[in-house]
Amino acid sequence: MSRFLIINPGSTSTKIALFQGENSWQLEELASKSLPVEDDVVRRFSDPMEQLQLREDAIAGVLTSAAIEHVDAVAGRGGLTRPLEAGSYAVSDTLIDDLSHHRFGIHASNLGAVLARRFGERFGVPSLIADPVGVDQFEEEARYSGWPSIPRKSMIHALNIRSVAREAAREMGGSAGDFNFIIAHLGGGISVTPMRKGRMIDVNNANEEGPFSPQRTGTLPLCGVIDLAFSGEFSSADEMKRAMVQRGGLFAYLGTPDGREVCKRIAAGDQRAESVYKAMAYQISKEIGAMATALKGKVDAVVLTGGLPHPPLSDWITERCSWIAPVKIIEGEREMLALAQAAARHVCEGEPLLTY
Ligand SMILES: Nc1ncnc2c1ncn2[C@@H]1O[C@H](COP(=O)(O)OP(=O)(O)O)[C@@H](O)[C@H]1O
Ligand SMILES: CCCC(=O)OP(=O)(O)O
Repeated sequence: MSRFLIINPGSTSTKIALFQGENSWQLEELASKSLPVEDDVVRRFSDPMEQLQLREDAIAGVLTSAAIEHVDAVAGRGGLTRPLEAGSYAVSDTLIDDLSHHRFGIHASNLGAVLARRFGERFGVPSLIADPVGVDQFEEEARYSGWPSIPRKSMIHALNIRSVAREAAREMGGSAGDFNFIIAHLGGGISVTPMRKGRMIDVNNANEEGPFSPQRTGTLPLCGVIDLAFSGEFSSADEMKRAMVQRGGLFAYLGTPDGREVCKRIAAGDQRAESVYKAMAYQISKEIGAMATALKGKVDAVVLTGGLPHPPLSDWITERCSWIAPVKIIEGEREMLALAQAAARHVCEGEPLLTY
């Protein structure tokens, strides 16, 4: 029986879990914990890499108090890597270097590989990432933006989306390679991808384009962005970029990025909250409609996943999109299990790790 430590750093917490099993399809979750990163820590250390020691100590504390002295591999959520094929990658020096310097963008998930290596070394076992945010399966046409020096980039919730695709396909009696899906991961960030026979051939870049999300602006009217950039409101490009991904969307309109809180306000009759939430559903639906054209209308199912697809949001999206294909809801995210499966495929089934 092998054991796997899984580490998934998000912007406000580090999720950890311990899985056990003899193969990748029968894994038991022995324990899991979400270790919050306090608001004042996020404010003091706005670069997630500055939070590394605090997060490492918090994980070490849990492992010590639970007397966990041995694991067979450590898997971390892969962050904003260079464009890569999907798969499991050994944590290498080059990977650590790219992520620690946020070379392909800043996000807390960049800590995943760094923490996986640190705990892999403590236990003397391999460390890996799987299906990182930088997975790029774009068709050539999807790379054009309209300005040659600004190609479109794939930044996507690949780990959860690929796992959900396998689950949707299983429910439909096949494997992901048998179907065309549009999968919308609706969480703090939003990725809407047309998945053709298992490949994510386009996506709104979850940090820069598409619908607004709980924290992100999504696509903005271009001239307004140029005016804002030169308005003096922001002292650097990095500061403005951080605002667009951390303080946009629901947060900017309603002062909270929490979908549950918005639902409560709507239930209490808050008209403003309802209008903003409906607008988010409208933008998500338009993105799903656009991605249907990437699949030339041949869509077997639209799948909604992540923390947000609950009524009324999921009903509003279903009402607008069910003409495209049946809308399936696979709520929540499977990132921890998907990482444990990747670790088990390597340790128990001998799947080699790719080189970054
Ligand atoms: N039952 C719920 N109803 C509405 N929104 C929810 C519900 N549960 C979680 N959410 C919202 O989902 C979002 C987070 O989704 P999740 O996929 O967990 O995020 P992340 O992408 O940050 O991992 C938050 O806005 C959260 O408030
Ligand atoms: C940058 C894409 C990854 C992402 O948005 O992750 P979260 O939704 O977990 O912030």
